[in-house]
Order: sequence, then structure tokens, then C-alpha cells
Amino acid sequence: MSMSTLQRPVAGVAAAGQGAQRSSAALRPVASPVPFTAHRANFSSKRVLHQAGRVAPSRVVVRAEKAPEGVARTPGHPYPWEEDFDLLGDKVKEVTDQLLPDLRGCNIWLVGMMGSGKSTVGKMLANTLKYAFFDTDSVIELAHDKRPVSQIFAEEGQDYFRQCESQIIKELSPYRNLVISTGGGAVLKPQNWGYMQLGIVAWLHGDTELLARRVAKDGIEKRPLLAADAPEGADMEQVAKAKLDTLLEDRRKYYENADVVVTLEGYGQDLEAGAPTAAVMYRLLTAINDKVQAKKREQAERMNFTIEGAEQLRTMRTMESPAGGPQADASQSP
Ligand SMILES: Nc1ncnc2c1ncn2[C@@H]1O[C@H](COP(=O)(O)OP(=O)(O)OP(=O)(O)O)[C@@H](O)[C@H]1O
Ligand SMILES: O=C(O)C1=C[C@@H](O)[C@@H](O)[C@H](O)C1
Repeated sequence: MSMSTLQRPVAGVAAAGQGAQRSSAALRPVASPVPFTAHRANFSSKRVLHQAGRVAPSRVVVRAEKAPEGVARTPGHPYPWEEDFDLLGDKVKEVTDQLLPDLRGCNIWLVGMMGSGKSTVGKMLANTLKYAFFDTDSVIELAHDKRPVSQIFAEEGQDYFRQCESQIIKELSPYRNLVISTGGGAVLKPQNWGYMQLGIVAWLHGDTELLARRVAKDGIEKRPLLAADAPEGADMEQVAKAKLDTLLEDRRKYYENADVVVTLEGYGQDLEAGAPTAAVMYRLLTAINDKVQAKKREQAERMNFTIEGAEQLRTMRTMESPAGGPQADASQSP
């Protein structure tokens, strides 16, 4: 499959490729209409309008509405501000403002098991950073006349699907300002890491009970690796959980190569559903920022050296070079 017509990503461009030929899919960012919304609460986001010269174009203002009356605060919550939507909104803005200039357009690759929320969180993250968003599964579907992943698996096989996935990862990697949500199995191929590690790779890590609940709710038939050989009439959540356990066992070592790991764990009223999307995004932004700031400090430290005898260097005069004489003479000869 050739992806040679990949368009330079333009934020906000609607998904293209409808009816695209399998051999020449035009890749454009999947529209990311999801603003800063939490699954549980009413968040709203507002982007600052760029008024020439008055507002830095990278600024994103996230406003969070008040938490509904009566929402209990969970004692011992390790991230208590996640339960205070005003505070969470402020914190997202704070970390985004610090991160964006130092991120310098570096791509963010989301990896993780099925159901970890890579697409859901990825869209919100792209929105917040004003990055374009790609979902490799969606791009493959678009490039195949919108056939769902499960059908492509059934008709073309998993190997073919993995080749498409690798091709897309390769083609996206030289671009900048992208959030890319990868398929759960993208981590299996070393060649994919070669491309993803040009950016920052973040693992969304949740326990398999949580993931199974989510994928069962979506319908496991959408995920061919989970649906295969599922006994009829079985509890789909249990089927999914058993398969996810096996897959995670095989894949953990690959996911652990990620630059940052973000837990999906929810607390208090989010114990079952996992952390709300906005909270996961905040954890992600913070982890990426920590990484980027550490790298910046490391680079600054490397530059923090003194040259012994610097004074001598400054006053040193060029001595006559043995090579200089004859060459100089030659250059002057007619
Ligand atoms: N923070 C969240 N809280 C509750 N539900 C969520 C959250 N994030 C995602 N979900 C739900 O979980 C399901 C899986 O999410 P999503 O498709 O984003 O995961 P994914 O990692 O991209 O999965 P896959 O790799 O299988 O495509 C969806 O139904 C989504 O709405
Ligand atoms: O975990 C996996 O191997 C997969 C995850 C999905 O995102 C799809 O990429 C596909 O169903 C395979």
C-alpha cells in the first residue's frame, strides 16, 4: 500500500480519504471535534482567538465549569485537583503553557492496549496542544473504503494489517505537531519504534478489568483479536479480560519502552470507569512536561562547562602554519 499522497497536516482539516483508493490514500488529520470534555462532567473549552500580535498563537484557554453540587471529594485521592474541575482546568492550562514552547512541535505517540482510551484522550490532547490528530486504525479504515478493522483482519489477514500500520507510522513520523493514536499491537514491531521514538511515546496503562469493561461495552466484535473464537453466549467481558491478560503479558515489555507511562486508575466515584478523559490528559501532559523539562535541564548542564585557559585562547595569535606558506604562495601565482 502506498501512502505517497500524504498531505502535510493542517490542523482542523476534516478526515479525508473517503472513497480513497487503497493504493493512494490521501491522509489528513482525523477531525478532532472533542474539546475539553470529561465523561463525567461538563467541561467546556474555549480557544483564544488569535488577534494578530496580541495573543501568542499557541495559547489555549481551558475553562472548566464548577463541579456539580454535592460531588464528594475522595479522601486520600492522589490527584485531588482532578475532582475540582476549576482547578483541573487551571492546571491543564498551566502545564500546557509551560510545555508547548519546549515541545517544539515534537509528535506524541499514544500506545496501549485496546480500550485504554488512546483515541479518546488523543483527540482531546491534540485539541489542547493545537496539534493535528491521527488514529492509525482510522487511517487504515479510510484507506480501505471505510471497511472496519475487523473486516480488514478477516479479509486481508493480520499481517497485511500490520504492514499498513507500519507504513502509516513511517509516513507520519517526519511530520510535526501531531498526536498519533496507534493500534494496540503497533508496539510489537521494532521498526515502528524506530519511527515513534523520533517523538515522545506515551503508554496509557490501565488494568485489564477496566479495559475489558470498556471493550465489552463497545462490543468486542470491533476488536478482532478479542472476538476470535469467543464461545457463543459467554460473558463477553470475561472473554475480553482473559484475552487482554494474555496479550498484555506478551506486550508489557514493549509498552515499557515508552518514554512516559500514564495510569488510567480512577479514584472515588471513578473507581469503576477509570480516570475521566480530562484527568488522563492532565496526567499525560504532566508526564510529558516532566520528561521535556528534565531533558532541557540535562542539555543545559551539558553546556555548563568552563574552558581552562580560556584567556590564553582569546589572546592566542595564529602561528605561521607550515602548510600556509607554500599554499599561499601558490594561490598568488598567476
Ligand atoms: N477516560 C475514560 N472514561 C470512560 N470511558 C472512556 C475513557 N476513555 C475512553 N473511554 C471509552 O473506552 C472505549 C475505548 O476508548 P478508545 O476507543 O479511545 O480506546 P483505544 O485505546 O483507542 O482503543 P483501540 O486500541 O481498541 O482502538 C470507548 O468506548 C471510549 O468511549
Ligand atoms: O491490540 C491490537 O493488536 C489491536 C488493536 C486495535 O487498535 C486494532 O489495531 C486491531 O484491532 C489490533
